Amino acid sequence: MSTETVTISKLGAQGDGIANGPDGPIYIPFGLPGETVAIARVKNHRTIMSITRPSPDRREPLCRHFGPDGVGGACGGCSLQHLGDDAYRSFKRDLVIDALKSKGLAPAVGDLVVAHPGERRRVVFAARKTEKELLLGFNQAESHHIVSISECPIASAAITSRLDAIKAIGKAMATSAEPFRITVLETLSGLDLSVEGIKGLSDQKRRATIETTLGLRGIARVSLNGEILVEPMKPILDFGGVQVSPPPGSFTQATKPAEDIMAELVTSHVGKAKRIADLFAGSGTFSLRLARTGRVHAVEAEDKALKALDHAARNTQGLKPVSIEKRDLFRRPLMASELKVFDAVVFDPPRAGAEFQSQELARSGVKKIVAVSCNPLTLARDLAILVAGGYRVTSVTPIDQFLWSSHVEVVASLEK
Ligand SMILES: C[S@@+](CC[C@H](N)C(=O)[O-])C[C@H]1O[C@@H](n2cnc3c(N)ncnc32)[C@H](O)[C@@H]1O
Repeated sequence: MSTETVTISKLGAQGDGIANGPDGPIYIPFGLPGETVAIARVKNHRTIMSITRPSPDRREPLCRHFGPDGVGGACGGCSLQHLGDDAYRSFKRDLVIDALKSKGLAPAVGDLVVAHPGERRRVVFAARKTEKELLLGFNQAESHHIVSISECPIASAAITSRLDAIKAIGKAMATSAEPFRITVLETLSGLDLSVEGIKGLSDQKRRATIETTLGLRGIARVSLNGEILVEPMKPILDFGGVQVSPPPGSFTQATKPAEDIMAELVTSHVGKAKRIADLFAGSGTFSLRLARTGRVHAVEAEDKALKALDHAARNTQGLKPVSIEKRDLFRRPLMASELKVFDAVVFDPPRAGAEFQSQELARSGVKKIVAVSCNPLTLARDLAILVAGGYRVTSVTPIDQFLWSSHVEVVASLEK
């Protein structure tokens, strides 16, 4: 182990402090710009030993598990709890501005729509069985070590108040000391637990899981690798007044407030469009809201998500017709000739973005586009393609959905 004293010059895109070293940038987790810190170096990892000059933007973290000296280790769930609100908001907004600038774009970027503690309704926990108990929490950054948590200020009360129940189910299922994942989604009918990473459940373990779940309150469903093991209540989500039962482990926006704001931005830009394509539609977060005013064609690769969307559309009064199409939009984007029938297109791809789809949209005559993204870098690339094709970016709104992480959502509206 070696030690040195450095001054941090800026925050990196992952939320680490960065100091300029003789051999290039030094990344210092939990360090803030302007701070002078003594750091210890073990292999490639730096740990702050003491802060000689703290930043005025530094504040006390809310959670006992946060930071290099967090209880149980440095929980990797959050990276920015130590940063004051104003600096935190600028950091997230700047991630979007800088990504756009890197592609030669400089549209006006709105203020960050802020997130609050207790809003997260979907949390992916790391879990592992030990001789005594089930560890349930988050991996330490860049490590397999699980920091077992007793509190989590970002997660909803429905989740944090049932940590013991989630542990009991994980313990009933665990077959070995191998780590696995439990995605917990708060739904209107209870928690939906999707477990991944456990291979092959014996009949005895299956029975134990079912019995344990049925003996607990507030658990709607438990599934393993997409297969439903027990479902005391059908999990239900509300997409703007339309009730949907999502398939196990399917994509859901991580907070309800962020989902509502994204949906509001999407529907208001689409306006009175009569024919709308919703690409990367999931279980219908946007499609089912858009169908209140226009005919919607929902395109998505996941069969089960599309079926949930279709079922909800067919069983809700007052919606315009919704058609569905299972399609891999990375390999087979909707071609410019297919896009002719639409007045508006919404696309909300995974982190990789929608490069080929953007190329086809750029060649199309679609009047209004809304791009929703969880990755400013791929969004900037896709917007640059659209702008080169004659589109004008009319608004860009950064939205915080992953509080105290370095992730930011963006909704961008375009017109031709
Ligand atoms: C960020 S999610 C958005 C889902 C939905 N718009 C929502 O807000 O709930 C991205 C969606 O793209 C889907 N997807 C991933 N790869 C795809 C592909 N190659 N073609 C079509 N859909 C894909 C995923 O299944 C997921 O539902």
